[in-house]
Amino acid sequence: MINFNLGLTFDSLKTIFRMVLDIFIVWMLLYYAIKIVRTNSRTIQIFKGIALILVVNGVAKFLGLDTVIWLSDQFLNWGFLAIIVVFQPEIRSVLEKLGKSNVFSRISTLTGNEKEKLVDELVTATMLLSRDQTGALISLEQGHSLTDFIKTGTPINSVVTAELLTSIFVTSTPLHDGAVIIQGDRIACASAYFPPTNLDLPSRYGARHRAAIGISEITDAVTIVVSEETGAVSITEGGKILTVNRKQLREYLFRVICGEETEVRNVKPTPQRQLIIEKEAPQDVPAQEYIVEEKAKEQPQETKRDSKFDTAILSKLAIKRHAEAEADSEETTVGEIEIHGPVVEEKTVVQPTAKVKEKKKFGLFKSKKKEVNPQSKEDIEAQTYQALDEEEASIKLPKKKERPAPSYPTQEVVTEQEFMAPIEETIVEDIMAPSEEKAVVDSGKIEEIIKKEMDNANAIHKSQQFTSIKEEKSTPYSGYEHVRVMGDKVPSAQSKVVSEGITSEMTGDEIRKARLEAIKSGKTWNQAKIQQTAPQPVVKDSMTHPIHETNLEDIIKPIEQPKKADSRPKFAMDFNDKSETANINGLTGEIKKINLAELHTTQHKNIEDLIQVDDNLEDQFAMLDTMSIEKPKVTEVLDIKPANKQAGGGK
Ligand SMILES: Nc1ncnc2c1ncn2[C@@H]1O[C@H](COP(=O)(O)OP(=O)(O)OP(=O)(O)O)[C@@H](O)[C@H]1O
Repeated sequence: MINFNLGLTFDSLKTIFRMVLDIFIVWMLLYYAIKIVRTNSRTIQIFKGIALILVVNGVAKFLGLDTVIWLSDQFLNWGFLAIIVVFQPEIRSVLEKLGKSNVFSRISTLTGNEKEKLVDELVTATMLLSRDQTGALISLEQGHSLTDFIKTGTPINSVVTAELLTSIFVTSTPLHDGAVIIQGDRIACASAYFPPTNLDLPSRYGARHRAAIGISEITDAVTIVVSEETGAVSITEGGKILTVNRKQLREYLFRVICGEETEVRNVKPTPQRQLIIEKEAPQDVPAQEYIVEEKAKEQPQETKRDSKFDTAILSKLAIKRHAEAEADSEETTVGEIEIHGPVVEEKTVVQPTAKVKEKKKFGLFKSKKKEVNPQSKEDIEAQTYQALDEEEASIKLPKKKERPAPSYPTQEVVTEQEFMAPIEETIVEDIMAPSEEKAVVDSGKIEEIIKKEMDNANAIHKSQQFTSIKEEKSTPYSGYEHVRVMGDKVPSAQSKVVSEGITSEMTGDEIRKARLEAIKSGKTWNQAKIQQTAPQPVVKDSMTHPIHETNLEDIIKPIEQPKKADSRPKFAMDFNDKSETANINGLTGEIKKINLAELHTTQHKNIEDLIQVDDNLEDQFAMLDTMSIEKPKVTEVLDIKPANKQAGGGK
C-alpha cells in the first residue's frame, strides 16, 4: 500500500516536471521569438502577414469558404519552411548566442563593492584618457563570452585599475593598439582585435569606432571608446553608439554592471556617494545649461552652505565653463546607429568622491581647500575655477611619447657645380652617404690619389708611350680589348702600362675612386687632369653620369680567369664577338664588339683614352666601398674603348 502510494507520488512528480519543462521550453522559444520580432522591423512585417493568414483562415472556416480554407492551409502548412528560410540569419545568430552565452556573466559574480569599484575605476580611467586625448577601446564582457577575441590579444589577467588602464593606452607602449577586454573585475587582455562593422558611418568614425560597433553587433558586450582625435567618450552596445559625458558614463556603467536595483544602491550609501547619486540622478530637463543657470541663481540665496553644497556648485559651474567648448553635441542618426545628444556637459574632474579618489590614487591628494563662505556669485566662480585648475593640474597621465616628426634631408646650399650633378646621383648620395668620419678620410685619400694620378697622366701624355701600344695592338689579336681595372690589384697587363708612367702601387680601386671623384666634382677624368696644368671652365654637360644611367657603349664582360695575362701584350685581347649581358651582383653591363679598325684609327693620348670604364658600374662599386659593403670578389673585365669616346672628350 505504501509502495503504491509512493509510486503515484513519483509518477505525478514526473508529470509535473514534464509539464514545467514543456512550458519552460515553449516560454523560452516565445521569448526569443518575440525578442527577434521586436528588434527587427522586417520580422514585424512578416509576423503581421502570418497573423493575417491566420485570421483569413479562421474567417474562411467560419464562413465555410472551402477554396480559401485550402489555400490558407497550404500557406500555414508550408509556412514554417518559409519562415526558416527567411529567418535563417536570425535563427543562426540566436543559436550562436545560445551556444556562447554564460548562464552567469562574470560581472554578476562580483559583490556590490567590487562592482562599485569597477565602475569607479572605469570612469576614472576613461575620463583621464579622454582629457588627455588618448585613444582607447575597452570592452566589458557580459553574458556572451569574449574568449574568442581575448585570444587575439595579449593576456593580462589583472584587476582593473585606472592606473593600469591608462598606462595600457599610452601610445608609446606596445599594448596600446587594439582593445582591452574586461571579464568581471579583471583585465583579461589588451591589444585584442574586433571585427569592424560594415555600416556606412560618418567619416569622423574611424577604425576604432568601427571596431567598437562591430563587437557590439555580434556580442552583448558593452564597449567604451575614447577618441584620440577629440577625446570624446562613446559607448557601444547592441550595434548602437552613444556619446556620453562623465555622468552618463557612470550611469550607464552602473546600469550594466550593477543592474537596475543594485546591491550598491541597496546598501546605505556613504554621504559622499549619496551626493553623487543625487547629483547624477537623471534630470527631466534636457538642457543641462538651463539647469546650471537655474540652480546657480538659486544657490547664492542659500544662507547656509556646507562642503557638499560647494562641491555641487563646483560641478555645475564646471558644466557652464565647458559648455561653450563642447558645441558639437547634437543628436544625429546614422543608419541604424543612434548618436544621442546633446551631450550633457559636465567636466570630468568635478565629482567629489571621484576627485578625492583620483588624487589619492595618483598620490596627489592635498589638504582640503579652504572652506569659505562666498559672498557673491563671482566669488564662488573664482573659487571654483581656481579649484578646478588646481585639480586639473594635479592629475597627470603617464607622458605621451612624443612622436618624432618625419625627417627629411636638410636642404643644403647647392653650389653651381653640385647643381650640375644629375638629380639621381645626388639623391643616391644623400641616402647612401657613409659616416662623415669615413668620408673625410676617403676624400683626403682620393685627393691625394687624384693629384698623383694627374701628375702621372701628364707624364704619360708627354712621353707618347702609346705609340708603341698601338703597334702592339696590331698583333693577330682582334675583336675586343679588355683590361682588368676592377680588381684589388692592377692586373699584369695594366701593370705594364702603369710601369710606363703610373706608380705601381696604384690599384684598380684607387684609379676607380679617383675617376669617381673627378666625375663627382663635375669634370671628366681628362678634364681633371687638364685642369692640373691649365684650369678649364667647368663644362656643364660633362657631368653625364647619373648612377642609373646605362651607357650601352660601356662594356662589361663576365668574370673569367686571366689567360696567361703576363705573357699577353699590354692589353689583353678577347675574341668574343658576340654581344651578351653580364650580371654581377645586380650590376649589369653589355659586352659590345669594338671594331679593331676603329681602334687603330683613333689617337690615344693617354691611358684614359684607352680604358673605358663603365662609369655606372664604377660609381656603384665605389659606393659599395664607401659603405663598407663587400663588393663582388671577382675581377671584372672591361673593354677598352678607342680614344674618341664621348665622355673622355679625347680625340
Ligand atoms: N579592428 C580593431 N580592433 C581593435 N582595435 C582597433 C581596430 N581597428 C582599429 N583599432 C584601434 O584603433 C586605432 C586606430 O584608430 P583610428 O584613428 O582609425 O580610429 P578612430 O575611430 O578615427 O578614432 P580616433 O578618434 O581615436 O582617431 C588603432 O591604432 C587601434 O588601436
